[in-house]
Amino acid sequence: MRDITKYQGIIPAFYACYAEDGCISEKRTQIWAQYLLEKGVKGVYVGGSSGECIYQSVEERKRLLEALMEVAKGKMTVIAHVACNNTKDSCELAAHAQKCGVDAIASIPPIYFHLPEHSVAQYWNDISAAAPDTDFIIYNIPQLAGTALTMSLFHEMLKNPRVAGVKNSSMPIQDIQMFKMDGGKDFAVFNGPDEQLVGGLAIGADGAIGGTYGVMPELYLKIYELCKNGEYEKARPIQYAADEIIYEICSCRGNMYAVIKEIIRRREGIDLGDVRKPLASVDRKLDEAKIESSLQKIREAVAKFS
Ligand SMILES: CC(=O)N[C@@H]([C@@H](O)[C@H](O)[C@H](O)CO)[C@@H](O)CC(=O)C(=O)O
Repeated sequence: MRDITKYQGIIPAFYACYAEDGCISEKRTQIWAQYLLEKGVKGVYVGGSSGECIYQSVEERKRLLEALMEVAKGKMTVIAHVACNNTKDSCELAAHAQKCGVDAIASIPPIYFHLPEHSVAQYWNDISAAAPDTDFIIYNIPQLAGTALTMSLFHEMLKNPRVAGVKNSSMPIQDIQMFKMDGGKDFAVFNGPDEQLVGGLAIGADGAIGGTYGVMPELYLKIYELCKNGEYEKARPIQYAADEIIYEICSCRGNMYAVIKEIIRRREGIDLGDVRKPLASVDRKLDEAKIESSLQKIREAVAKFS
């Protein structure tokens, strides 16, 4: 039996940390990892959507993971997303992640070409084979990847004993139940949409990985604690508060991650740099009121609920 306790909890999707010149910043990566560690999160999900992985080179992603591991190794669960949209580079990152000592690697399906399921399975199994002593987590995010984790593809992947879980970012909460039912007792399913954390946990998610956890970790940690105690009624208003903030952040002209980084800068005095183009930076005029309003809402919600 696999021990999945390391996956049970709140796992922020780690933001890409850049220096002023837009290059990867190891120093800021470590400051951010230390901050999350001190907040008490279960782990971090590195190099995913929030990590802006598709805008980074293989070398940059390696450097970022190495810097993070200096802080996180042995102290929190590290899941490294290694997909690169071609098998060779993904395998290189998978092998590197295993060498760094991560708890698991994860991968989206190949994007752009809509490949048949046998090709997607081959891609994932090749990546997994490059990290033979490491758990493999399937990242199901059909609205961005363009390919969904169907049950037939899921069953094919379950033949690989290293497949330990699904990070489920599809919108139907029912998908979590389907993967839980067929994945078995020692199989971890992570809730993906932050707006549905309470629902995802209620239907059986073991843990949760989210792009907005970093900007208001206290709220999600509280939701997780309450839900695990069966106190869903108490968790619901916190979810509503978080959702209102997410909607506001997402309605800015700047990209969600740019806005989040700006809020973190103001709330915690931690500078994670900007986002990479083509993601839009914060619009200093148009976004200002919403940024201040979201910041205020976060402060109030944290004071009220945590
Ligand atoms: C479609 C999407 O980006 N989903 C996000 C959510 O956390 C999302 O940002 C959040 O629910 C706000 O909409 C995550 O599932 C992505 C994620 O965790 C990651 O890899 O960074």
